[in-house]
Amino acid sequence: MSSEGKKSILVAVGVVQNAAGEIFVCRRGESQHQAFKWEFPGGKVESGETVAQALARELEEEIGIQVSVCEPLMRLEHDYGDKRVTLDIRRVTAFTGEPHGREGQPSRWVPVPELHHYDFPAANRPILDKLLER
Ligand SMILES: Nc1nc2c([nH]c(=O)n2[C@H]2C[C@H](O)[C@@H](COP(=O)(O)OP(=O)(O)OP(=O)(O)O)O2)c(=O)[nH]1
Ligand SMILES: [Mg+2]
Repeated sequence: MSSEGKKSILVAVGVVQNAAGEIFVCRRGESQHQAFKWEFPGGKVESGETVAQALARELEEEIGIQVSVCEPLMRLEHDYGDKRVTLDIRRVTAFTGEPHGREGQPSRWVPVPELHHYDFPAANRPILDKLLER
């Protein structure tokens, strides 16, 4: 069934980078949309929240870090057919805490040139292109 006319879900996504330039990625669980794909941590923006607030909350919940500095990287829309998402992607350049899969999800630091070895959701293609061009 087409999701045409359906409202897009706004998602705050964090590209968390360490001093070595590696990026922290997690694997989605079996019961989640886009199951088993690798992702940048983040989640839905709740009503009354700004994207920055949602990002801070999601990164605390999912990977146990506190965001100190983030900057917009890009915003994109994608239609999965069953679901339409708007991803607001922020680069997180300063944070406290050590990222880990706080919900038991597999997670790891990956050097940027190796990101393309990971199976990300289709919506992520432009994000990878952008990261790889730097
Ligand atoms: N976090 C994240 N979500 C992504 C990425 N790429 C992508 O298409 N998505 C999609 C998958 C989901 O449909 C949606 C994110 O929702 P989510 O499932 O993470 O939301 P949430 O953390 O609030 O979790 P939940 O409680 O609903 O499981 O955005 C990505 O790189 N990171
Ligand atoms: Mg999430």
